[in-house]
Amino acid sequence: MATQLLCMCCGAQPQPQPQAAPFMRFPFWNSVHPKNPTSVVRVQAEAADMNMNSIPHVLSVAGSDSGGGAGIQADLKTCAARRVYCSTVITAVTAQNTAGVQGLNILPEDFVADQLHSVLSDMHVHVVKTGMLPSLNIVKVLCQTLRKFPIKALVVDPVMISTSGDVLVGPSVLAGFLEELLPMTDIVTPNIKEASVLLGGVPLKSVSDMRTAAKLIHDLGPRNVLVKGGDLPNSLDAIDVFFDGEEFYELCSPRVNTRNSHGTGCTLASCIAAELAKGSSMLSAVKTAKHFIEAALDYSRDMTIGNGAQGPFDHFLALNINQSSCRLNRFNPNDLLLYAVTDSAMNRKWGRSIAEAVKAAVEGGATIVQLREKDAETRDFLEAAKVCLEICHSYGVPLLINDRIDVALACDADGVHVGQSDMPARLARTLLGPEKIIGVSCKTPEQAHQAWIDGADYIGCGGVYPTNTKANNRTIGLEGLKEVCLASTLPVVAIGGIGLSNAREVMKLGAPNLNGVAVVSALFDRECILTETRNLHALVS
Ligand SMILES: Nc1ncnc2c1ncn2[C@@H]1O[C@H](COP(=O)(O)OP(=O)(O)O)[C@@H](O)[C@H]1O
Ligand SMILES: Cc1ncc(COP(=O)(O)O)c(N)n1
Ligand SMILES: [Mg+2]
Repeated sequence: MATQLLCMCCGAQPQPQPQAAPFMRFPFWNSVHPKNPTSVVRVQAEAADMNMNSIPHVLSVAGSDSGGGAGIQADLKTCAARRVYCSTVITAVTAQNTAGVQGLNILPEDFVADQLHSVLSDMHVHVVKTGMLPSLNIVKVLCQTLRKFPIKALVVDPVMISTSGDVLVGPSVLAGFLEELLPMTDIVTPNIKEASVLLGGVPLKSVSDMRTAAKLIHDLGPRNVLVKGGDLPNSLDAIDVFFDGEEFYELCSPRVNTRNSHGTGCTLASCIAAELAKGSSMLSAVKTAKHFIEAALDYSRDMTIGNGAQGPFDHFLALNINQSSCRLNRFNPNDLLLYAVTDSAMNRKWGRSIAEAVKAAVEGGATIVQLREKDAETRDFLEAAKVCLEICHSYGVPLLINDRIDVALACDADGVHVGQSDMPARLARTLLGPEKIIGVSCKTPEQAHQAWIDGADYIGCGGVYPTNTKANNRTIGLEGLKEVCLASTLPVVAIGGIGLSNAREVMKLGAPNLNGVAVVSALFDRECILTETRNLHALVS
């Protein structure tokens, strides 16, 4: 069995990784685990999920944390931050703060059953995520109910002991985990103490122990195991071990030096659940969740809430970075529908000025324009940009500048579009302020996630088809586009070799977050830009 090392801090992709198929075709739909021959009614969920209007929905079955850092409260915040709907079934109410757990009240299992039934009989839940399951009868009631309702996936965070060291779930529940719950679980996410309890008390002291534990826990029935190393002593990095039954992956991120790590386990599991609900593959969901934790801890490292040893952290980092609540010209994702990108060489070839080309495109129905002038003199570019801005604004169309933040600032354009090797989006946001539009070119779910963290407004994803417009540009195809769309929190515009012959095929992909197509040659390397834009507009509308 091979191990894949994934560095979460620099995003390096050390080895070609076997990309798991998108979630709806993820092996567990069909796979039969030796301990789990029938379990949850999943296949019906696939058909139900074809309804594109259904909002990704996670049901959190967990305890309440009065301090708001962990449990149900963390799950609600995580799902909201990941833009997924979250319903809740409360299993226990804790009196808890940053110093620890002062009191615990377990709800009667009948009332847990009532809550489960209320939600599952009415709403289309995609993924169930469990946290604190404080009694054997509650575990049993949960398993019985899950057998009746189709869901896509079951994420189990086997909460037992809080970070503060308080026991939240007693040993009597273990039998329910081993006999019923784990065999129907798609991913279980124990920390090192919980992994040890699940395995009868063997202590875990190293990453190598975590790997052994992941394999042994997999033998208990869950299809995937993530052993979390947040509490691994003497480790400079926060290393989690993921095992899918075949491969081990070590997910490694720098350990953030902060007291604010209360609720990391709950957040990680509900972020995995949220990404699965959106349709991510399991590995991709786990990687996104790990990134999310790292970014949130880093962002909140100096926050002070409460006087105890373990503080909560801020799940809405992106909102704050974007300051989107106070943005004046909020970006409208519908503007991405027909995105025209100019090209100086094409304009030269057809003997047109940039302004003439842009005017024809907006008259024809382009909904946003990007000036991509790689070889123009700065002063000429600036003058042309000012003229184009007037033209675009007279049609109510936003104008973005490719790469050149200085030019965008100088002409007060609506924003910029940056590539992976241009100015980082986070710096562009700092330079441009909260009101400007920022787009980032992305080829992978990881890049899309980073763009969101950095405060971008949309991503451009491609090359979808081979293109001559950009040298050495890897083609990712419709499959690659779909994978990024599924993982993206931001709206997406597809780019690369798109024109009249294939634009409909791209839009028909129906991928979530896909808002339009970006076009270069199919508009600007043509005799009549106006006609081509009109025809393409008719095709994508
Ligand atoms: N200080 C930290 N810096 C970065 N990541 C952390 C830190 N503490 C925990 N994590 C990460 O948070 C997630 C939850 O881990 P852990 O704290 O071990 O679980 P639990 O909260 O259930 O005890 C894991 O992905 C872990 O690697
Ligand atoms: C209600 C509830 N659920 C779960 C946890 C675990 O969270 P953590 O391990 O971060 O303390 C908790 N403290 N309280
Ligand atoms: Mg923790």
